[in-house]
Amino acid sequence: MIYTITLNPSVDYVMELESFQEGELNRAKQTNYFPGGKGINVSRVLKRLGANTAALGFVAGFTGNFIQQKLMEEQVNTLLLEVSGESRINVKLKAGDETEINGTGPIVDESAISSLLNQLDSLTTDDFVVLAGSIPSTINPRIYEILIQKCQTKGAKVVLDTGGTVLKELLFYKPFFIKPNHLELAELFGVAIQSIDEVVYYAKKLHDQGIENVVVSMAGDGAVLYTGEGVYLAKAPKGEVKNSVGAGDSLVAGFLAEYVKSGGASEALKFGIASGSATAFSHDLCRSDEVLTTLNEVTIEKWTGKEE
Ligand SMILES: Nc1ncnc2c1ncn2[C@@H]1O[C@H](COP(=O)(O)OP(=O)(O)O)[C@@H](O)[C@H]1O
Ligand SMILES: O=P(O)(O)OC[C@H]1O[C@](O)(COP(=O)(O)O)[C@@H](O)[C@@H]1O
Repeated sequence: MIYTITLNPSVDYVMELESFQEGELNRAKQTNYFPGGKGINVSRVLKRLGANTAALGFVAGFTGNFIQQKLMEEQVNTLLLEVSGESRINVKLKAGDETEINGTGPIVDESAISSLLNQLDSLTTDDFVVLAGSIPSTINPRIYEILIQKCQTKGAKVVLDTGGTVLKELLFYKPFFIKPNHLELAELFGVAIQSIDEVVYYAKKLHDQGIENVVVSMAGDGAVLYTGEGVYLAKAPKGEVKNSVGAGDSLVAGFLAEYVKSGGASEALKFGIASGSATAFSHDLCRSDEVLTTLNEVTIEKWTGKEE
């Protein structure tokens, strides 16, 4: 089973506008609401790809009800815990550029945290746990550390998709799979990254620390995988980007869906890229038919130090 934990799920409110003028009245030409938050997105895509998944985390109020209802409609297993307040609304403005305003989120108390930890009692060595997204300010900032320790005590594999200082501190636990984007990778090492060679150089540093699968995503440029199997560059297909929100989460889901089937990291990367790009090319997250079509257009090569 692939469990996902989203500490701060959201309603993603996507507004499309012809143009956006700051300080003026703007009118949207199209609006959409989606259940969001990184782990929720991973579970939604995993379900669409036919993988066994359950979404854990905290939801609250009318927005929390919306999230639960949408996941139920999509038959995504949920073990979401209800807390008081309201789940956040994350506004995604699409007017040429994409501008995001992510909300705050409800108060999560100690008893809710204990309930979440209790839910992890049944983990086994066959399980994966995806920890993804930001930590709400009301939760102990060391929560990911506590959750990772619990997962690893049970022998479950930890997948981490977060950035900033949180990621830096958690490398010590050697998660099984991490997926920083190239900007997060640069921030991690306090450098500017300008070439694939540099991406590979810093991904190797992470792999050398004991992280089995390091995937560095590079939006329209695809991703690099540094793993025991080798180093791979996957190029993303070209297409019309409709909504790149959740593209990174889709990459994580596609990678895991394929990895649990075949155990091959390079095949998993290819599937991950197809999923990420299929999401970028659609309004909502990718569907499995879109992923299969996109898969034919993903090219993957072993990295030898220069593009062939
Ligand atoms: N403009 C794009 N064109 C094609 N594929 C894209 C585009 N943006 C994102 N993707 C796909 O989604 C994956 C993750 O995107 P990225 O933006 O790097 O992640 P994150 O959302 O975590 O920052 C990429 O590796 C690629 O497969
Ligand atoms: O937890 P955070 O960092 O605030 O991010 C939450 C947001 O990230 C998303 O999960 C999208 O993430 P990606 O575009 O990185 O895949 C949205 O659904 C959600 O609004």
